[in-house]
Amino acid sequence: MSTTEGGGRACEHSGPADEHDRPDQEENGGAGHTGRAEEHSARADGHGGPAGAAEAGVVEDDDRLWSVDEHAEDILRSLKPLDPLEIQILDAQGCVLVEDVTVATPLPPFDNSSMDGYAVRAADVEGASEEHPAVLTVVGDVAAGSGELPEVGPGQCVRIMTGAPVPPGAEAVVPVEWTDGGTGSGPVTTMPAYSGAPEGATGEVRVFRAAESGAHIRLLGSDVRPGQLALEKGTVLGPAQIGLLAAVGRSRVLVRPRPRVVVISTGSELVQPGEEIGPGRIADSNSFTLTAAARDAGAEAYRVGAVPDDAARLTDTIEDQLVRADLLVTSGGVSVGAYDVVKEVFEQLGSVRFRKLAMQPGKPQGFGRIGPDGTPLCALPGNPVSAYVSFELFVRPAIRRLMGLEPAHRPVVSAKLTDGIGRSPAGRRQFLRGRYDERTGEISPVGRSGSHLVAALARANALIVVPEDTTSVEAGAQVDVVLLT
Ligand SMILES: Nc1nc2c(c(=O)[nH]1)N[C@H]1C(S)=C(S)[C@@H](COP(=O)(O)OP(=O)(O)OC[C@H]3O[C@@H](n4cnc5c(N)ncnc54)[C@H](O)[C@@H]3O)O[C@H]1N2
Ligand code: MOO
Repeated sequence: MSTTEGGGRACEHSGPADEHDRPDQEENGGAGHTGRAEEHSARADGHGGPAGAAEAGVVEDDDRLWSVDEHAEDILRSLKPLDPLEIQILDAQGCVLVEDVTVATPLPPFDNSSMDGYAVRAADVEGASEEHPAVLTVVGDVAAGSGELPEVGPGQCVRIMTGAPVPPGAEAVVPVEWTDGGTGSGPVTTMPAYSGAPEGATGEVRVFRAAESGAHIRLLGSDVRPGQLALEKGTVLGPAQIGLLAAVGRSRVLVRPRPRVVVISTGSELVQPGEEIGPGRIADSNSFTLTAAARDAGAEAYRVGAVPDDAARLTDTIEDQLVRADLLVTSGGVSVGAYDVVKEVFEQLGSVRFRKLAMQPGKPQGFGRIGPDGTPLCALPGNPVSAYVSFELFVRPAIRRLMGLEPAHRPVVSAKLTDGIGRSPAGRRQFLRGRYDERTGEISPVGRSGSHLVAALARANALIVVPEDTTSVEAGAQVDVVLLT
């Protein structure tokens, strides 16, 4: 079972992510900090859906319970892949190619040696053996990158290195191990360095084995020829594909770019990691989890950090960040608390639907569009496990959809449960943390179901799915498991 999909790392545009720990401070600039302002304009309508300002003041609380699948579908349906962008090939790792790449120049670009040895005429080494070696005059040296090539005449040879052009007159290469390397004795195992023994490029060499015409020669165009298709549109670019692009001379390529995802956590109780934790305060972990998760999903993610429950500051922060966002992700403030300013702010900035899902954790969710370009926004619950599980189920697929990557969802496998699950809420799909053993196909629950249990979350590599109509599961039963790695 494959456990990975996509997951390429940040591209050169991201550099060190701008981390704005204090969003109200001066350095909390928008796109100006990313150095991507011009690129942004090229992507102005790339928000994965109808462009234009989101209609303000239509935040809706949907009263009925939504299923996990309905909510996920609703998000995916409203997003389309970002417009293509031509970017540097290394930045395109993990991205989907949107052009057919055809070969302009042949590969290899010239006939070259596949071995360190001697370029010879086949007739000169015919019948050669240890008892009756062919004795040839070495008329020069050809290193990889050599421009000037000595001619190989009858009875002559040229010492040649792997990757060096085959000189005119030569028809085959004999590896140095088939020769005396010019030493006058038996077969050698290596070639002396030119710097220490320049005489190796001249004199005589004894060849102990015959070589047929074409032996150890990589012919021009034997890999790909001009006009051939090197990479097909739709290919996901990994290391080998990026290498091929470089080999055929492409420095830039047209792909669906990584979505720029801005992560903002909300809550007046939040402090930065390392800051003193005063009474009632807690370190902001969500913005780190979600930024890392967004990068893991293939996005170019910017962590803005924590914004207090203050409508004006949240509005300022979001308006400031919108310019560099293809997708906004917030955590916190989506429940029913008296200090939850998130809904109030989104009401001013756009159209976001808040709804309750038949799931645990992750019951309260928001999704919609805000700002002048109708930037998509996922408003996740603040409980750390809820935020992460919500990300995996809803935001990761959204990022993959924006990148044109399919399938959008994590792989689900069936696994044997090692320990029973005593109680699961009726009518809600529960996602419990677990450790999946690929070798045995077993899944073991990790920690309990509390939405605040981040230590157990960090030990898990999978989510155990307990369906809506199931309230307990016995040990040994087969369960669906969402693989997180
Ligand atoms: N009366 C009700 N109360 C709650 C309900 C409900 O239906 N009725 N739902 C509960 C569920 S379920 C969840 S999930 C939470 C969601 O609450 P919010 O999205 O409004 O999140 P907060 O209240 O801001 O925070 C909840 C919890 O998580 C901690 N938190 C928040 N942000 C972070 C962060 N960045 N890093 C670390 N920890 C964070 C926060 O301190 C709270 O402990 O509502 C329930 N309540
Ligand atoms: O749904 Mo909340 O996310 O259970 O903790």
